[in-house]
Amino acid sequence: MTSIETTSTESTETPEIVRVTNVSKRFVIRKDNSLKERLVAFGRGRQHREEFWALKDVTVDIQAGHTVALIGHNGSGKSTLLKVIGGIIEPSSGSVARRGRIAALLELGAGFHPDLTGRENVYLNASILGLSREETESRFDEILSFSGIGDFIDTQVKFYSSGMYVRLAFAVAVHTDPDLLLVDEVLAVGDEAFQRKCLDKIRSFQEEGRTIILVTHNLSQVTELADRAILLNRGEVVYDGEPGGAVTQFRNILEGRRVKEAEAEAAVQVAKGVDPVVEHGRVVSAAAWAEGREPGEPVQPGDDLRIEVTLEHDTGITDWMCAIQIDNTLGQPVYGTTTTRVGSALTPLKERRTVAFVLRDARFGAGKYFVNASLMDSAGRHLSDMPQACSFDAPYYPLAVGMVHAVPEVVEPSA
Ligand SMILES: Nc1ncnc2c1ncn2[C@@H]1O[C@H](COP(=O)(O)OP(=O)(O)OP(=O)(O)O)[C@@H](O)[C@H]1O
Repeated sequence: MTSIETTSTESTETPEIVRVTNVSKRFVIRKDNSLKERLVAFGRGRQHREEFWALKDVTVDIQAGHTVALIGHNGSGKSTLLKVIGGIIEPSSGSVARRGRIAALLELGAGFHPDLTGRENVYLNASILGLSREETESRFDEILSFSGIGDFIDTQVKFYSSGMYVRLAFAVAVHTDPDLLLVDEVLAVGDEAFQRKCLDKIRSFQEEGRTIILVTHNLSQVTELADRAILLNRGEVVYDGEPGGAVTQFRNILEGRRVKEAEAEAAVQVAKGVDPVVEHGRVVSAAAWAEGREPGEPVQPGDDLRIEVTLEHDTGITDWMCAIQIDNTLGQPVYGTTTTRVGSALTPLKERRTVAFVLRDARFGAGKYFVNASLMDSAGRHLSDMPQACSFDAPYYPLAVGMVHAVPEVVEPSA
């Protein structure tokens, strides 16, 4: 059983709107075997079914007025938990209690009938969410204008693009006066302008004291929007509390998985008889840490970041350089340099040795960063690259977001 880290973010007086107690959810998966296996099994009543626990003993209480993000890698159980909270699926064991009016935006198109027009679906959907015909009528213009789908409102929704679907579904959901809004990743299919509009609406919901639970893979959204984050890993809650901490822990889990996957890929290459090292030279390893701190400790703004790259060359090379590039979690390069740029005079590389870069006064924005290391010849040809050779974390900073750390202030404009 994985240990659960819990940090309390809410005042004890706020009433609970959702109480999930010891919930587990089992799915039965039918395994598609080969035709031969299926024929052999046929008639003997043997079924190729496997049990799968999408949620394992999940206990979560959510207080009214909070915005909670559910995060975790693909298949960790986020959508299942959201559906259990919304009452769309029943847990296999445990209980769920909820209060107030719920509006849920779960799967794309759920709640819409494909053969009905947008207009008809608005009335149908709103009535499912608890609005009378008169209430829907009085809000219809607002719903239509929020959705921005214009004349398409009288087209059957089966002809809608996925973005149009989400626009209308979100517009209906937020105009039904919900106490609890459940939002799955669907918002990501809307264009940027609509996503901004949705985020603004979510913010006004927050100001009105409504409760929001959202599933997202956008980790900057987690720290920007939510006041609590729940991290799921293989159906279990492994962190429940402050969003910055949840994101850091999640990135560590992702990094662990990446390393395992890279090792498995390398093993396949070796089994195939492919020698991954084509050249005589190679990057052996790299490490990054803040000087004066322990390796693995977050790199604080203003620290001197030390990056050591170990390289080797079997036959010896006279003109060579070592390059480092730092990427964010989206793979965007944020920093790069080489020993040549720095003007470092290097003696020939023969056998193994370590090059140490120190980035003085480093100021990275909150998040995880990966260091790619390369061994290059004097012509700039890459002899060996080690992508994501090591990583480091910059700590959560409540006053700002982004890849750069700077202390913000709001001052009086100069006259
Ligand atoms: N109806 C179902 N029948 C069988 N298995 C299911 C069903 N719904 C979900 N699962 C399985 O349960 C696990 C958790 O799925 P879930 O959709 O909750 O994950 P998730 O964290 O939301 O993933 P993603 O980030 O990919 O959306 C997955 O392995 C999925 O295959």
